[in-house]
Amino acid sequence: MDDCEVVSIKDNCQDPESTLKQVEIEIRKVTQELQILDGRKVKLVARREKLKDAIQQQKSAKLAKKDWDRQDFSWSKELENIQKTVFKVDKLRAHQLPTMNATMSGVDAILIMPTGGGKSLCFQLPALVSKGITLVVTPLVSLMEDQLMGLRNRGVQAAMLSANSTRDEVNTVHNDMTNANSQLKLVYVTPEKLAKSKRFMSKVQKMHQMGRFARLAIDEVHCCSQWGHDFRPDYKFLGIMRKMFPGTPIIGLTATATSRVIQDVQKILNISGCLILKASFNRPNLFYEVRLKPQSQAECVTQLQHMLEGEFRGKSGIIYTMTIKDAEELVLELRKKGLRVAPYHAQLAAELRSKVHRRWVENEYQAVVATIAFGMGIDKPDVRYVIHHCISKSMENFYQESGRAGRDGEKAQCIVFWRFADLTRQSTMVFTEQTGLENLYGLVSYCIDGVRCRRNIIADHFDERWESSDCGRMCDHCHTPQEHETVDLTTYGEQLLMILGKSASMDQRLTGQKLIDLFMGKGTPKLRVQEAIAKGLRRDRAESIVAFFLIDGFLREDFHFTPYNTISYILPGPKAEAGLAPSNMTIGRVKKLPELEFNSSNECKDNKKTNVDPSTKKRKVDDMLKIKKTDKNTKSSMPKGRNGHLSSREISKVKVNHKVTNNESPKITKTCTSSSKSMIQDSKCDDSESDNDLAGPSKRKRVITIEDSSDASDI
Ligand SMILES: Nc1ncnc2c1ncn2[C@@H]1O[C@H](COP(=O)(O)OP(=O)(O)OP(=O)(O)O)[C@@H](O)[C@H]1O
Repeated sequence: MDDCEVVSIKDNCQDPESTLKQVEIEIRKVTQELQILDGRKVKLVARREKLKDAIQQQKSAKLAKKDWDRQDFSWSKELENIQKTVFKVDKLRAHQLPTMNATMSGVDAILIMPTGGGKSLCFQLPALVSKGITLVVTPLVSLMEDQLMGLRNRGVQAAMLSANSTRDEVNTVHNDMTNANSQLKLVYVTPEKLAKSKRFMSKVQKMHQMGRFARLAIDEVHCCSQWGHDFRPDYKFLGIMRKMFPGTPIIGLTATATSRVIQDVQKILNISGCLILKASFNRPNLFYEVRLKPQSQAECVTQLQHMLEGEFRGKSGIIYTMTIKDAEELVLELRKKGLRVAPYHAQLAAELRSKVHRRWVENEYQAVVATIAFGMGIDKPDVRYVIHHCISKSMENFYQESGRAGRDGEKAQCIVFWRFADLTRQSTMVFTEQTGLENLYGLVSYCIDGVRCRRNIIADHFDERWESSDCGRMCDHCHTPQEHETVDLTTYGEQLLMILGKSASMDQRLTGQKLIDLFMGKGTPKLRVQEAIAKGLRRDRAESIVAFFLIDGFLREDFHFTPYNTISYILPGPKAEAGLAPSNMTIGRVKKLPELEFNSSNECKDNKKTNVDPSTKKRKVDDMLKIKKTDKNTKSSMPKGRNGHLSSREISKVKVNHKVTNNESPKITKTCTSSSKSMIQDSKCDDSESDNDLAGPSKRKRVITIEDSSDASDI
């Protein structure tokens, strides 16, 4: 389109209306063309980004091909000497030497290694070989303290700076940083300190000018990325370090391995194309297992009691809960049963936390009942079990939390208690995070999967390929192989849509629990739909099906704020809205939990008789398999399309019905502003605080009911 065409529409003074119409037609044409161009631009920009990423990945791949395992670098002898004399480590583990050689060569690198793999040594050892100071950014003060204690015990000069450092401490560290004769080797700082203290940054600059800035090590480097599970805004500041301190190598360390996070981290730190070293995430000594969580709290406590007195008797473990309140209540209940457990969460006073930690390390407590505050820096080698009383918020979280088991390489169990109610408890906490629901659903699909090797599911998540043999029968599914069965869920999908349609027509919203109640023929009678009762379906199966539908997009969660909390309601998902049938679900035919055979120790055998939970007993196949098989002749009183199921039009009737009523009640969907986000977090504090040590100081304090009773002597 050029100017001539625009001016070619001559103003017709006699008939301005017809000219106006012509002009409007032209505007529409121009708008359409602009839209087409915009679309092309968007595609080109995306392509440009992909190509840039590919170029950077090629650079990384080229770097990775170098022989970093060599032992003939100028520093190799000294490195080995310090490794053996100072750190008393005989043999380096896979990826440790390449990482050290790369950073000693001045190459930027990211090391991805599972929890407990030995990442810290990869910057601590080079720090002692290099001239000058290694600056270490660590997100938690407790982590710094642990590392500092370890280093000082080995006679290494290291210091830390945090918001709690005294003026004298700060001055001493600052002086050492710029004193050519100082023996200080490592300085630990929080990202906040780096981002907020101009004085400190000016010292770092001076240190750099003096040639004393040996390297920047960034622990938990995934905290840079919003795609990661622990995003910390202050980590973004680290993006300027590469430009400000050219020639100083950066080394990032993390146990989070998704390629999206790693690529994002490289971009944020301006080290795209750096060397990426990734150790395998397979922890062969961990036995992965999912158990059905009992419905009532009392039953759940009894089950835990059986486990702690039975299969885990005399063994050390961790029980992760979702909230502080859960941890406190569970400790009270378990103590009533005579178990030696203690709570650990971010709202306990620091001294009390250390006390609990110490007593657990010394095996005075058999288990710590903890929120995720009990995490980074926990280095007890003989943790034999990690039980998730509630599902974690992502696969990454689960992997890291469960990874605290078996650090000594001996067998340990990682058990998740799964129940649908916990899905919506978690989803209302995470839905405002950028990928919160996606991450949560990833873990839910691990829990509800009826047949796949659990290790395989974890491997998929971390972009790794593990053969079934890599599992070595070390998960519940591989331990007790099951017959696979593919189940057509179309009828169940139709039934759930009918229930949702009816409640919507009565202006009622349904939570997941209410929907499942109605699906089971229970709940408010006026909302029941006789034809939509899933006869013969076990409740836990129904829960799995509804969870599966959420992951599959056949249903979706819709979040509403009240002054006190956030509620998740269930609605038809995009798939149902589009009139599509749900995917098929694969289930296992025999579910036999492996605890009795796995534990070969005498303790467990002794407890076999008394401690077998009814839900773990082998059931008859018929009893187990209540989900209907695909049956073309299945009769239903529901309106059916030619294929025996609801036609798209019929599904959309339900859908339309639903939509109309929905419009009447304004809903708040997943997208929310930062102010609404803070509102949710505040409102949540009242009844179910999520605990996160990384969450910063804005959290409200509340009365800790069992603060005093964490003394082991009172049980
Ligand atoms: N090559 C090695 N041989 C023996 N022990 C090692 C070796 N490397 C590290 N370790 C030990 O392994 C334990 C875990 O190391 P480290 O704390 O560095 O792991 P990490 O990967 O940083 O774990 P996290 O992700 O939990 O912080 C430590 O006790 C450490 O001393």
